Amino acid sequence: MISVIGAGAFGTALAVALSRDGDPVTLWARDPDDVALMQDKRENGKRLAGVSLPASLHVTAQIEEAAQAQTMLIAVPMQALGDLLDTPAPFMGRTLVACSKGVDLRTGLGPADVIARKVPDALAAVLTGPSFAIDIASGLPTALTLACGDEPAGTEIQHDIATPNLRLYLSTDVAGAQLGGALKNVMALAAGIAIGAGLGESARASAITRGFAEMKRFADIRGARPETLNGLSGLGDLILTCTSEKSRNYRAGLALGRGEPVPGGTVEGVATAHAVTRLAAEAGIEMPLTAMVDALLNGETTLPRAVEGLLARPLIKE
Ligand SMILES: NC(=O)c1ccc[n+]([C@@H]2O[C@H](COP(=O)([O-])OP(=O)(O)OC[C@H]3O[C@@H](n4cnc5c(N)ncnc54)[C@H](O)[C@@H]3O)[C@@H](O)[C@H]2O)c1
Ligand SMILES: O=P(O)(O)OC[C@H](O)CO
Repeated sequence: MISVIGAGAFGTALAVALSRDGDPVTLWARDPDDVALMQDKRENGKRLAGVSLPASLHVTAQIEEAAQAQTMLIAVPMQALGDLLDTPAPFMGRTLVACSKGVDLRTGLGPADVIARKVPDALAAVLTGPSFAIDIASGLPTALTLACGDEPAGTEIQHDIATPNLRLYLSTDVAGAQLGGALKNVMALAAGIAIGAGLGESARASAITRGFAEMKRFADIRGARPETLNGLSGLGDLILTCTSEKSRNYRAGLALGRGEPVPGGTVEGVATAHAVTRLAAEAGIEMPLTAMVDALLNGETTLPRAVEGLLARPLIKE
């Protein structure tokens, strides 16, 4: 049996997809009132309106019920993951599949690393790649990366989670998979800024491409394999998130570029830009786009100054 921890848009979408054919799935939400509403309406009206919850999907606020499952997909926002796992008992000895995308501000770790640190006896894996919650919940064809350092165990998880419309590619590069998902959110902010500020689609294409170079540079120093960044978890998600207004990170970038307030909610690239700017500086590598996004978000620069600074950088080889 599988359980999903966190009933946001993505957790709900995964739970719906995995239970659609009648398989029993438990979805855990922390708020009992939200759970009561979901049970009553058979819909998560707050986060994924218009999608019916299949009959075999059980929603609960009791973590012990979710802990009945050997495999738990954890889909809470990145900055909430560490706190969630501070009560490790329900998660011990389980297979924990991290679905969050980001870098933890406090520790600089990715989601699988946070799991490994907080619940050392669990088997950690990562599910990531190009996927909007509504697409997965609607049963549209989606291809994602399932990364697990233990290949035989990863193969088992891959087959457990895949559905006819949710195709999973296996990787053993956990570091690369979790970084691709985290860093593409920062680049989606940059791409949104380019369009929001009226800099044009050519500028956005440059931001995506040079952003990808930054992603690979950072991933390299964190021990990731380059081919992982070229796959679904890196390039695939970068393309989706930098080009679609369905993305919250891209929409936040659009607002920033237009000089409007950045919308609230789960915009993972904001904290990740901050964490990665610090980590890159410590490691002595240049990540100019990431640093620009962070500085703009913190009000440390203005858009004209940021663009001027990027264009005035020394001319280098590609
Ligand atoms: N929405 C998508 O399309 C999508 C796709 C792929 C990956 N993700 C990733 O999934 C993660 C969650 O995103 P989302 O879209 O589901 O967010 P969301 O904003 O829709 O919902 C977040 C949910 O997390 C819950 N939550 C917050 N803190 C919590 C805590 N400490 N304990 C338990 N629950 C907590 C909130 O109550 C809320 O239900 C993010 O890292 C995101 O990048 C999202
Ligand atoms: O809405 P976003 O920007 O968090 O993006 C959602 C997914 O990560 C896209 O793969």
